[in-house]
Amino acid sequence: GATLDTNAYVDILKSRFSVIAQYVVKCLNTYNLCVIDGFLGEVTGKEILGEVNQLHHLGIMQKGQLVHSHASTSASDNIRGDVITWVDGRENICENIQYLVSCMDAVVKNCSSLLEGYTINERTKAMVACYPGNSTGYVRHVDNPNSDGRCITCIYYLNQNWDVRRDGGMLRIYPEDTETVANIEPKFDRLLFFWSDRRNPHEVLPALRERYAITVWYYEAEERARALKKFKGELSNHPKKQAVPLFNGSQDNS
Ligand SMILES: Cn1c(O)c(C(=O)NCC(=O)O)c(=O)c2ccccc21
Ligand SMILES: [Mn+2]
Repeated sequence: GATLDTNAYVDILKSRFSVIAQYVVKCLNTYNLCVIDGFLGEVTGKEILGEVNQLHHLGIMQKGQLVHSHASTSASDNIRGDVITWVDGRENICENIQYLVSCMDAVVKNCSSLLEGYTINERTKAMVACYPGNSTGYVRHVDNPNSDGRCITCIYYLNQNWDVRRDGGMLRIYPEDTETVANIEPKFDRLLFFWSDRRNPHEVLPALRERYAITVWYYEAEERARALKKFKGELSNHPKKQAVPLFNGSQDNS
């Protein structure tokens, strides 16, 4: 068939991201969350998984957080949970992670123009997380309980053939205004959006197999500005709290 020239290809991508954004905004406004399956396709998803595996096995991930060990306090008994590392995508082994983040940015940029009263032009770096599969999870929490500026949580899952009955690791969201619970399987090439504030308390159930995800938090400009004034310098130093501008559309994201 006819080979697409790059511009035509970029135009198709752009229109796809704007169609996805319309769906994301409708879901966020109705359910406080949105799931997009098959976001990048098998080939790109596998490339990203390869880079994340490399980060993990090159030991670039920080030590897993300590989860409460049982009665004994001896170091050997402490169980380590999720291991994380922060990437801004410009590291040399992260070009596919960078591509993923630029696609997330493209969708969120479109969402921002559709969300009345929200201006989203900054985000955190990407947090790459791995649960080791030793039945540790993540306690119930709200990502942004005190208006630190983060308004949308965006998570991309990388787990092929994940079966929650065997592997656990379900993300359980307790939407504030409904008693129905949302059970999200951390499926390969799945993209999840949800409001970062108190509307979405959530937990990761114990994972029995290595469970990878890449998370980006998007800042709302006004809330972020207020938070920076209120919390003074405290917010700006921690990598999670540093804000970076979204990739701009014209930048070569090939
Ligand atoms: C490793 N990990 C997390 O997995 C989630 C989280 O909510 N994950 C949801 C999920 O993976 O489905 C977090 O919110 C989180 C916050 C700070 C540091 C690490 C963190
Ligand atoms: Mn969370």
